[in-house]
Amino acid sequence: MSAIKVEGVSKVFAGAGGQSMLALSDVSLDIADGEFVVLLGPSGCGKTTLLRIIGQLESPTVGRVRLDHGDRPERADRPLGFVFQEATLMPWRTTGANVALPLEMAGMGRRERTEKVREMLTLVGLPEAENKLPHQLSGGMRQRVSIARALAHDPQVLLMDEPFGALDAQTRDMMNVELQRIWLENRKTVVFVTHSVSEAVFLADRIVMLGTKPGHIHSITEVTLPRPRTIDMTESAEFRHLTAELRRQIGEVQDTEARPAVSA
Ligand SMILES: Nc1ncnc2c1ncn2[C@@H]1O[C@H](COP(=O)(O)OP(=O)(O)OP(=O)(O)O)[C@@H](O)[C@H]1O
Repeated sequence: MSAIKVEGVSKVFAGAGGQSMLALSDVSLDIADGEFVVLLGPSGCGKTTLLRIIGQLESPTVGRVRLDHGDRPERADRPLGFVFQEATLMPWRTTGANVALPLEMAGMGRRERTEKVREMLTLVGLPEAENKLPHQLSGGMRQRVSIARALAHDPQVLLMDEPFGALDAQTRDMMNVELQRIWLENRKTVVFVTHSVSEAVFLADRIVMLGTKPGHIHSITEVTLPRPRTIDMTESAEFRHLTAELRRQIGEVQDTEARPAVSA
């Protein structure tokens, strides 16, 4: 069953001086329920724009996105969870109170909320952090809290825009392992934007490579490495082969001549 259907999406932005700019051209993509899809590609190819359109933070100029709730119509009320590069936690609220915020806004009662917050903090490996303030946590811990907050209301789809882009390499590796574990435990549909080829191969079921000028789908690569994947596996021949091929493709799309703009 597909959870997300992107159908013929194009996006035109109004640029400086009244000129319009075609950021995405005719993008169609089916994402299966429970699938982990990574959007990869050079800077400016439209990864964030596509993610924001899937997340209904931006509307397409042409085309549409459909979220399919399948046999769980209750999901229509809470379809999406977001994690961005910055954790965007409220500095004056404790970790627990940050995770509880969307639940409070949804009108969940105090006892149920407390239980849910503990469950989520345990899921992300931070059961001890409930009463800490964000500034008392490391960058990686803050991102775990923002993942807990995004998952607290049990969204159907988790949208992640370079969530580990601001972390050091070692913490990032650890967070990739953690995210995989969390995903294997609750099997949300995930759409994840990154610049990092190795992060993409480590996490993805499928990697959607976007090309530039204008943004379009260049290729889709299935990653069949067994799960759970480990950091050791990044040294394997298959992992290296895949990352080399994807890096070659990024070079290819960067070199592509500008195609004529399509009128939308
Ligand atoms: N709100 C906006 N108004 C005008 N142009 C925009 C807007 N948002 C994005 N763009 C342009 O659309 C194109 C795609 O941007 P987008 O941020 O989606 O790319 P990206 O692949 O995520 O880039 P990066 O990897 O550098 O974050 C870029 O040329 C960008 O300048």
